Amino acid sequence: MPDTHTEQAAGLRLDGIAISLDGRTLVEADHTIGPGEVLTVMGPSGSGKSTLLAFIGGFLDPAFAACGRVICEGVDITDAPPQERHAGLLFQDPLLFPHMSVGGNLVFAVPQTVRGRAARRAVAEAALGDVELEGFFDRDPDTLSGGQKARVALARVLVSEPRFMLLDEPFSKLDAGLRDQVRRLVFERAGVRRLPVLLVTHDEADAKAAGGALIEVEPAPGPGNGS
Ligand SMILES: Nc1ncnc2c1ncn2[C@@H]1O[C@H](COP(=O)(O)OP(=O)(O)OP(=O)(O)O)[C@@H](O)[C@H]1O
Repeated sequence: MPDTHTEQAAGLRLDGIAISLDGRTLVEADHTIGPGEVLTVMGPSGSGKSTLLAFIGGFLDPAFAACGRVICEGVDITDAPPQERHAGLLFQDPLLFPHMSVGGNLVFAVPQTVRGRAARRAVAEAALGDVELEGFFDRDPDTLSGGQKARVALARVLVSEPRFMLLDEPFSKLDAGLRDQVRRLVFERAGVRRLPVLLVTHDEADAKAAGGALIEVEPAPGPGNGS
C-alpha cells in the first residue's frame, strides 16, 4: 500500500501565496511542485518573478507584504531563516568565490555533518564528476569558461544537499548551444535527486524544456507599461 502521508508531504507546496507592494498584488502562486518537477515563472521585467523566489528562499525585502505558506516535505518553512530552508540557489551569475579554487568553492558548501578533510574533498570530487568536470578540483575559477563556471555553480548547489532548487535565470548569460547543455544538466541532476525546482525565466525555450506547470506573471502597471 502506498504511504499516503509521505506522498502528500513530498515536494514543495506554495500554499495561497500572494505578494504585494504598496497595496497592489504583484504575484500569486498556489501550486505543489512534486519531487523532480519544475514550476516555471515567466513574465516581463519588473513583474515580480524574483520577488516570488525571494519569498520562498526567505529573503524577501521588507518593502513587500506577503501572505500564504511555503511547505517543504510537509514542514511549514514560511518563517524559517534562509539557512534552515535548504534551498539550492542558482542565479544568472555563478557567484563563485574568486579567492578559492574550484574544489574550495565546493568543499565550503559540503554540510558540516560530513567530517574530515578527506571525506569533504571526496564529496566535492564526486560532485565535479557529476557535472562532467573531473580533474577541475585545483583550478582557479577565473580560468574557466562560462559553461564550466555554470556547472561548478550547479555542483556547489548539489553538494549542499538542498531539499528544493530556486533558479533565477541561471542560463540567460550562456549562448544558445551552451544554454541547452547546461539546462539539460540542471534538470537532469535535479530529476535524479527528485528535487522540486522553481525556475524564473524570460525564455520560452527554458519553459518548454522544463515541461512542467507555468505561472505567467502580469506586467506591473505603471509608467512605461502602457497603463
Ligand atoms: N526593495 C524594493 N522596494 C520597492 N520596490 C522594489 C524593491 N525591490 C524590487 N522592487 C520592485 O518590485 C517589482 C518586482 O521586482 P522583481 O525583481 O521581482 O521583478 P522581476 O520580474 O524578477 O524582474 P526582472 O525580470 O527584471 O528580474 C519591480 O517593479 C521592482 O522595481
